[in-house]
Amino acid sequence: MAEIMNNSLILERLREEIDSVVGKTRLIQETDLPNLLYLQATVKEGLRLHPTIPLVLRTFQDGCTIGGFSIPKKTKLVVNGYAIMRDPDNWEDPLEFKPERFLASSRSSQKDAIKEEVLKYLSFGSGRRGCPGVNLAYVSVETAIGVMVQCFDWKIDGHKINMNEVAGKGTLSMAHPLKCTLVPRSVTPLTSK
Ligand code: HEM
Repeated sequence: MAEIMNNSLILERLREEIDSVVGKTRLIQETDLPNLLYLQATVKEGLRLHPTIPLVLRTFQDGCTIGGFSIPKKTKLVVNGYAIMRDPDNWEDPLEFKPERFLASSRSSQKDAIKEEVLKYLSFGSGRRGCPGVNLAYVSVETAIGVMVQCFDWKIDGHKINMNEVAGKGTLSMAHPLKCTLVPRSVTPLTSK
């Protein structure tokens, strides 16, 4: 939400999409999500730039050699997903919040999309121990963000929200928790039908 509030053009584009897909008389529902591609891309971009779990851990069950290095059995490996998802070799303008990078139109092929999921998009980890809750997570976060964008304007103190982060025990959060005032966009509450 903080990235959306910092980027008024993104907020505007999200509202245009929601208004055209959902209309102005009812709330977003889970069944709308497949048609809200820009909302999906925005949530994905938020989790790229600010992954809740920035490091993914693995333990080698057997010893092996990788790139000439001998790795003993039971070695712990820490994969820095945060750094990989901000690496300029992997992403164009890596520090910019650009949801459109995840729209199919900006990818050269479906093959790129698959490669992206497996190798450089690590918000939900990867491989057989990757997050099994990924689909539920997307549905929940997209619905929550979509409804907040649909129903409220957001007032903040100052011009921009400070996006500095702080590491907790395995998770990442805002160093300065988001403070904002919600202003309902419509006097008529939207229904869920
Ligand atoms: C935005 C929400 C979420 C984020 C960012 C997230 C992220 C992650 C990450 C990065 C991992 C480590 C994956 C790896 O080591 O490769 C993980 C593991 C896991 N997540 Fe999630 N997760 C989310 C929501 C959920 C939900 C909704 C559930 C269940 C309903 C869930 C259940 C799990 C479980 C059980 C594991 C351990 C998997 C294993 O070790 O085999 N997560 N998650």
